[in-house]
Amino acid sequence: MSLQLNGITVTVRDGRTDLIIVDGVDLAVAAGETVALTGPSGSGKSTLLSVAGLLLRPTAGRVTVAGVDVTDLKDRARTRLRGTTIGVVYQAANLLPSLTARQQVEVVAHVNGRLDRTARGRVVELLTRVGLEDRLDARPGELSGGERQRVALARALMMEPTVLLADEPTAALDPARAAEVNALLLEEAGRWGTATLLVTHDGADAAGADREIRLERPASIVV
Ligand SMILES: Nc1ncnc2c1ncn2[C@@H]1O[C@H](COP(=O)(O)OP(=O)(O)OP(=O)(O)O)[C@@H](O)[C@H]1O
Repeated sequence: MSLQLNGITVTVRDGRTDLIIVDGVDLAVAAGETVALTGPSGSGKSTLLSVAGLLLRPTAGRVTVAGVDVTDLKDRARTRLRGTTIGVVYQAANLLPSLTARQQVEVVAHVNGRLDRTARGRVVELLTRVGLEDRLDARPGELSGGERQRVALARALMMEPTVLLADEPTAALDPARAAEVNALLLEEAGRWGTATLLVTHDGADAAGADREIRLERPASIVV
């Protein structure tokens, strides 16, 4: 399994008590597989994604990425691993306003690897795959919402991530654009053999995934 979460529990301090916001969740995503993570508002989807993305340490449970248990890695090792094996796409594209589409993706290689000829070639290949070959030198202000999300997708796939985490990546788009970007995400992730965990409220997006895992709201048990 490319991504494995075992018995993940997250509690947060609320005044003098601890609230359980994720309660013993098990989840596994294989290479090339897409799993839709659904559930009511507040059921812990984004929190679980932060755990999978190594941004949040769970209170209990283990996280395994590409067969390696990363639960107890030190912060520096987690940051390095995040840059090279985990791609993320959020609801907002979070692009840097002054950089062109090409530069947005090149930055990833620059920070996490090496921006050599091969990397530059891959940037153009990825942006072509997402249909932006004519917009390589456009800045975010010159791109539509859908186009910005495509740049974000290309950026997330730049390091050939083992795991792609997407948190409602199409929520800010109109239905036609949303369907288009979502289809592209599933197609590209499948093509690169990436294990994809997709948080979505959209039944159509969930239906396009290989499997759906639905979280129920924990009973906010006080510890
Ligand atoms: N740091 C925190 N402190 C206190 N409560 C938190 C914290 N982070 C999250 N929560 C609570 O935990 C619950 C789960 O939040 P989370 O954002 O993971 O849910 P979600 O399923 O992604 O919701 P949505 O679909 O609305 O985005 C929510 O009730 C939220 O208010």
